[in-house]
Amino acid sequence: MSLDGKVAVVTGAALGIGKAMTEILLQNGAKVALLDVNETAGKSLCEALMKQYGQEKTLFLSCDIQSEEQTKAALKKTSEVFGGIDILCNNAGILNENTWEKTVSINLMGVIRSTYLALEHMNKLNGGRGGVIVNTASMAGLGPLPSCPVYTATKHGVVGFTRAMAAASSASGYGIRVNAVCPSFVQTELFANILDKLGQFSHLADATKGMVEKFGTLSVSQVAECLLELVTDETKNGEALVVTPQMKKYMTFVNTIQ
Ligand SMILES: NC(=O)C1=CN([C@@H]2O[C@H](COP(=O)(O)OP(=O)(O)OC[C@H]3O[C@@H](n4cnc5c(N)ncnc54)[C@H](O)[C@@H]3O)[C@@H](O)[C@H]2O)C=CC1
Ligand SMILES: CCCCCC(=O)CC\C=C/C=C/C=C/[C@@H](O)[C@@H](O)CCCC(=O)O
Repeated sequence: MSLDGKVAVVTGAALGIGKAMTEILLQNGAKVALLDVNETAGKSLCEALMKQYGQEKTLFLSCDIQSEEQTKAALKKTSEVFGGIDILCNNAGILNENTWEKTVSINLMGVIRSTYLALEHMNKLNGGRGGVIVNTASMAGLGPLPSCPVYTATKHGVVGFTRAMAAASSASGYGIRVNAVCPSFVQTELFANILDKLGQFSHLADATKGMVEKFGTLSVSQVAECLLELVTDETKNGEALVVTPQMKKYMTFVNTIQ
């Protein structure tokens, strides 16, 4: 799939992985709506990207994906300004075992909310153009991170939601592919601050550091390259693409109930 003329929405676009996703989408010809709760960082990035790619290519919308109203309004504005939505990157997320309800609210409920609201614009059965949704899960969506059980649960939920939505879309004729990218550790603000976010599991910080040493850390650009692959390869639907500094592979899921 060529990105020329396509319209993408990136949640959590202001920093980290979302910023890199935004940049690679713009580099490949897409228009991008940047959604983020951090207005200062979002507006600053959008202004810089407008200078680099043109005013007509980017739009920043202040949006907390925990809010149905804000998310609905941001997607509506994106469609009004750019003429539709072809790509949704559900990237916004936090890690904080101290505020685990908020972690669930953003990481899982926010992904579900953004997906369902975007379907109203993307679904071919609703007059949409179809397209692709990529959810930023994590390797913690495929196996446990003992120091952050709730974060792990949210990412497992994102992987399961991705696979089920992909199957539902295919069976229903929505014309929308749904995939997940599952990075190991990535050099971002979220990663830099994890030691303060482990709550009752802070005593497991050293074990987590050991896993960081084992898996290594990715750059945000490496994750953005995976996004581009999942967006442009139209054969990919229901996939979980795992990426570490050492390898990149599509997960094989075994249906144990057989
Ligand atoms: N950094 C890492 O090691 C890894 C991160 N991930 C996932 O990647 C995604 C992005 O994380 P990073 O770039 O590392 O974090 P980050 O903290 O650098 O950036 C996250 C962005 O999301 C925004 N955001 C947070 N809550 C929001 C909300 N309710 N509504 C809208 N925007 C919101 C923040 O303002 C920020 O701009 C997250 O889903 C995270 O779980 C996955 C694997 C590894
Ligand atoms: C605690 C920091 C989280 C930062 C945000 C992330 O999502 C990073 C996730 C990175 C790696 C997750 C690895 C999970 C590994 C488990 O699935 C399991 O394979 C580990 C087995 C034990 C080991 O290999 O050390």
